Amino acid sequence: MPDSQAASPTIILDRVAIIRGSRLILRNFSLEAESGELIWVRGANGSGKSTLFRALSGLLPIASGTAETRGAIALCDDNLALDLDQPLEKAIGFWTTLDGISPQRLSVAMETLDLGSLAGLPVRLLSAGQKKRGALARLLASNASIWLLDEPYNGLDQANVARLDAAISRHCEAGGIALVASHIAPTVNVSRSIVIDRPLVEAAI
Ligand SMILES: Nc1ncnc2c1ncn2[C@@H]1O[C@H](COP(=O)(O)OP(=O)(O)OP(=O)(O)O)[C@@H](O)[C@H]1O
Repeated sequence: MPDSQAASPTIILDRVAIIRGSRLILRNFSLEAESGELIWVRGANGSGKSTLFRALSGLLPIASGTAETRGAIALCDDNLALDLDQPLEKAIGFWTTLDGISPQRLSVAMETLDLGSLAGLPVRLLSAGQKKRGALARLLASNASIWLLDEPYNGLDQANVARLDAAISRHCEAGGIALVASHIAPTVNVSRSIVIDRPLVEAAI
């Protein structure tokens, strides 16, 4: 986690509202997270977990309230964002090179998720769980001190759930923040959980 602000990453959301299209998805949502915290983000289908993560990543605007974050943010969600025709390591390397991350750091991230033997295989030939591990390796290799993991366990076998959990724990022990949105209880020890409720009124704006 060589993020220059890694010493004290922070998330402070104060009465935030997020609108998608013409729909109010989150309203009056507040959250504070500090260095070392691993937070399980819960909520029914459609409650707004992915929306929250996309807004924190800067992919969606905050309509009202205030959002303050310190530290680089990495998001891993359903969007694979890897070139299907490239060998896995090169496909992830496209992003890590852009971020100035060393090939060695990428190799370590891949080994962490047992991807070494798949490094030369085109992404399109990988299984669903292998692709997911590729996407997670990209996050592990990043400089980010704040990890946003949207359903990270989808498609992972037990051994890889354990590898991912160990990586998340190490990240938080080193002072990072991890938010894990999952319908199943994470097997890793979480600091606390938060529940996202649907807004009382989901009216057209
Ligand atoms: N582009 C969009 N325009 C309007 N509404 C949208 C758009 N994208 C998503 N939504 C709505 O936003 C709401 C929240 O979706 P989101 O994906 O954040 O939920 P979630 O909590 O992650 O759900 P799940 O548990 O099913 O993954 C849903 O009601 C969805 O229909």
